[in-house]
Amino acid sequence: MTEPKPVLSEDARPDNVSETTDSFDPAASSLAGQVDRSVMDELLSIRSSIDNIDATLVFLLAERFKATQKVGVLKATHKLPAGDPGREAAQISRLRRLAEEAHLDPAFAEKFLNFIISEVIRHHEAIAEDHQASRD
Ligand SMILES: O=C(O)C(=O)C[C@]1(C(=O)O)C=C[C@@H](O)C=C1
Repeated sequence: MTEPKPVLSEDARPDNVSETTDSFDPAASSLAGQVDRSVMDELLSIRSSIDNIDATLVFLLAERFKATQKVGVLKATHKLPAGDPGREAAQISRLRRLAEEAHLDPAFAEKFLNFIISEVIRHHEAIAEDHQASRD
């Protein structure tokens, strides 16, 4: 199979979009050859939205972690605890309400936020350890 056409030419590609974008095959599927062309075309069309959403999620998460990294440094500098259960309770109840309004399962929204926050707390703890080690 020939390589798919690059999404962006080398010159037009922004610095933050890696070359691996070019090696992504949006038509990759274990269903190839087993499904009617028209069904496959419809599937690929829907998948193109999924691919855009997934890329956006990655960029959004990267921005969120950039922000929480700054919180981690601030907390380490002032010897504050990594976790803030009061803040988390407020975030969870807000996200559950937003999820309901958006017809997303609130339990999933809560699990997803908890998953992200537990990773953030791990990062905060690592930053605090590094910070303490640099003072010893
Ligand atoms: O806002 C903070 O204090 C954070 O450390 C960020 C964050 C979050 O990821 O939203 C993470 C841990 C805390 O328990 C609460 C919130």
